[in-house]
Amino acid sequence: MKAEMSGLLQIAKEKKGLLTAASLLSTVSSLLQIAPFVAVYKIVEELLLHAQSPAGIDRELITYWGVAALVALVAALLTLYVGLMCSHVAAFQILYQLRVRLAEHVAKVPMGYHTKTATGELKKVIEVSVEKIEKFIAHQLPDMVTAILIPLLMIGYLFWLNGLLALVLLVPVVFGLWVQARIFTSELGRNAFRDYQFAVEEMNATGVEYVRGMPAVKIFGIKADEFLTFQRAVSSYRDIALRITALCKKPYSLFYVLVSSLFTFIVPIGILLASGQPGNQAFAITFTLFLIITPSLSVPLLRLIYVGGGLREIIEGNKRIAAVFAEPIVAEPTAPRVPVAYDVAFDRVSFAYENKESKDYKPILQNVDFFAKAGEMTALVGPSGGGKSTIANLLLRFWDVQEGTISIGGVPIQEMGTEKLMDTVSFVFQDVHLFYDTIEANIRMGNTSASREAVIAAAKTACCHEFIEKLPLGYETKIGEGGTYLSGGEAQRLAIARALLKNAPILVLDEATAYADAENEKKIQQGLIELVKGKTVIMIAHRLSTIRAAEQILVVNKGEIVERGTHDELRQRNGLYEKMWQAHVSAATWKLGANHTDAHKPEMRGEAPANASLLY
Ligand SMILES: Nc1ncnc2c1ncn2[C@@H]1O[C@H](COP(=O)(O)OP(=O)(O)OP(=O)(O)O)[C@@H](O)[C@H]1O
Repeated sequence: MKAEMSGLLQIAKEKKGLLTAASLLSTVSSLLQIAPFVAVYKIVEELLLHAQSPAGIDRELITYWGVAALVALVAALLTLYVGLMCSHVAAFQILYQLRVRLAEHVAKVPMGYHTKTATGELKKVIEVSVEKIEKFIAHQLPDMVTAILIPLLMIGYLFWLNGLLALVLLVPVVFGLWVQARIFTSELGRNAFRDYQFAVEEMNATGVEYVRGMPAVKIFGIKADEFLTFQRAVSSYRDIALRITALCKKPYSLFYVLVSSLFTFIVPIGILLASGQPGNQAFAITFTLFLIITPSLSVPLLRLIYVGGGLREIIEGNKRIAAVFAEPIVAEPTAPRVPVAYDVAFDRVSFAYENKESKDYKPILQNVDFFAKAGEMTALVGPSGGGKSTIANLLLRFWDVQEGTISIGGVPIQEMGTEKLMDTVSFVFQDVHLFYDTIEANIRMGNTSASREAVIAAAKTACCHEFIEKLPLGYETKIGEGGTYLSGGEAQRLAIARALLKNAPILVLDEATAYADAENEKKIQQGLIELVKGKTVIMIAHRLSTIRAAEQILVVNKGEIVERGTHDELRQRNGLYEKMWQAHVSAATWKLGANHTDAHKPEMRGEAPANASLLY
């Protein structure tokens, strides 16, 4: 528990000043909330002391205590208000910093962390657990201070007035709290509350998935109750909610009954004590005050349980946040080296993906060895699943290799520092991710300090300026807002504009034109011609026609480079590449009902189709 709390306190330390102010103000407010009871006591005392001769009542004293009670009440509300303001400001600032730091941290952990499961967990941490911290700091922390302090102060004051009567109140309160605390601290209770939190988060996450997957739901006619994951999450939430209810109902009912009926303990005992001393006026006054204060004790005590539940949730959430921060980041060199040349060398690289759950390793690459000369194009081709994308991803240190070295200009990438590496290498993926932001911001991601003119120039070269200008707000149009979405080809061109703006000396292309239609492909190719000029290009090609002119073609099969050379050299070898080329050519010329034995077609004479290579 102590260790769990320390992470939470660590977060709270960030805004020590504001949180101290919030707690102090809550304390002052609690003290001021007791003041009206003292005032009532003083007034009742004065009235009872002069019950036989009302003329002797000190009206000024009564007015004084009346005004004092009013002032205390107003001051209590004011301090509570200012305290809540402080706690809210602190909470939102902590929330902001926490999210930024979480985002910064996860950007630094190796890509191996970002499996589907981890991404889902991370989403839950950022969306749910962090949000709970806000609720805790803004509301529950001040509530907790008042819920603890007010009963303590009240009971302390009652003890000062009459120890015996106060003890009569204290016994059921302590017993009720003990019964409740046992639930929160027992192994059974802890597990149940942890499972409850998981169930709530799971239900939220699968609910969002369900809504997001609405196209598939509609196409395949899946109904809500058939959407198994969501249904399972809802049932599991129901089960755990019922389990918690069963676990808590008896202790909570007992606590509730005890705390709400303190009156029933104090009245008989008070009457019993009063009947033994009929002339004791002082006792009568004290007893009256007990009768006034006792019902007011129940409210903060009942709130304490609600705060206790919140605390349990925040501890659980904090554990998850701590687990994300505990994830090791990519190791950075102490003295980063800067390459002066931009050739890329893979030196006997072997690599296996780690399965995070089973901790097993799945070998993918064996002894991959190649040298990509600066300013030239090296193409990676080969059957699906051979390891081409893995090779490209390793160049960005998305994963670290288990054996061998990857270097740029003779400098191993581990010695370069991530920032420099990212500045040196640009990527254009097949699946472009566009952010929910303006077109301009999406292009500018390539170089955040680029001028507007530079953004437009890059967009023009990548053949996107024309379609951007047609959008309702041009470069200011937000993607995804007001029904503005881009086609796959347009998104590709935007990604090329990004890469153009970044202007990194090494470029990795995961064949950008794979899904484009003829019109789009032509435009994308035009953008690419500008993009690759003078760069070290590593291109993953699915359509061989696009890399015919590459200076070096590497054929990757089952994690190994099985052939290497130029297009002509590889064709002459008559190996895997030649087979792939033949398959490519017949696929490119295949038409429904066509006579595929047509010997007059250029492809059949071993030439590429007319539109094959637009790049070179
Ligand atoms: N993150 C990952 N974790 C575990 N295994 C992976 C991961 N990414 C890829 N693999 C596996 O590594 C192997 C090589 O995949 P890779 O994507 O590098 O091949 P590829 O040659 O680029 O395939 P394609 O041409 O279909 O894109 C595949 O068996 C794939 O399942």
